[in-house]
Amino acid sequence: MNSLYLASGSPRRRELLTQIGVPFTVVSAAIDETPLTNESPVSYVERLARAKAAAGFAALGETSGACVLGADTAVIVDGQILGKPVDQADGLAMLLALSGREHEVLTAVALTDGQRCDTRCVSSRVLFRGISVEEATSYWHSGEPQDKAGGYAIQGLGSVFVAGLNGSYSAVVGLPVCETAQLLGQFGIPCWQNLTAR
Ligand SMILES: Cc1cn([C@H]2C[C@H](O)[C@@H](COP(=O)(O)OP(=O)(O)OP(=O)(O)O)O2)c(=O)[nH]c1=O
Repeated sequence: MNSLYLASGSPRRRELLTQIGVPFTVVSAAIDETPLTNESPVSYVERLARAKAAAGFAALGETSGACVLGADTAVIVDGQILGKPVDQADGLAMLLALSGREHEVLTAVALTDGQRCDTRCVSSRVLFRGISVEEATSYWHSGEPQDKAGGYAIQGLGSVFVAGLNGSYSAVVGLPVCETAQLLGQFGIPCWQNLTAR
């Protein structure tokens, strides 16, 4: 059976992959996340997920039988791709742009064995209640928004802004577990559903 590697520095992705009972090893895959000119949001997250998987695979060198998983999450509002905020002003601008309305969260996952690379992209819609400048400022100072796409975490304090979700909760957190399990199955890597209940 192929061994699974997760090309990610994200603790959320590690937790979500652990949740579906598949053994894996973390490998580093730092890549340039700048969008290309006129790149669509779906093309962007799929390209980055593939690039992370490929970079992780390259970092393994000659390891045989390795499958490497990469993922990317972006928040989309008014056609704009929001990555991680670069500073406080950027973080506050993001939260205020998301305030009182719905936005899209796209997460792509890519899996490669060095021969082929398959991807899945999951779109979810998140509705935020109105957020005041004071709340946005105090949320920024919690330290939570800094390393999150769109400057918030649905799994953390940011949940107080979330009035609705239509889509995949795990995809918003960073790894769509349903689609990831299906992708792993296609590469011969079983998850919990292949185990017998005791
Ligand atoms: C919208 C949202 C994003 N996020 C996180 C998921 C991702 O870790 C991060 C988006 O940045 P990414 O560039 O997708 O991932 P990353 O840099 O954290 O990790 P990797 O090494 O795999 O590239 O935002 C949350 O944790 N909660 C949320 O509600």
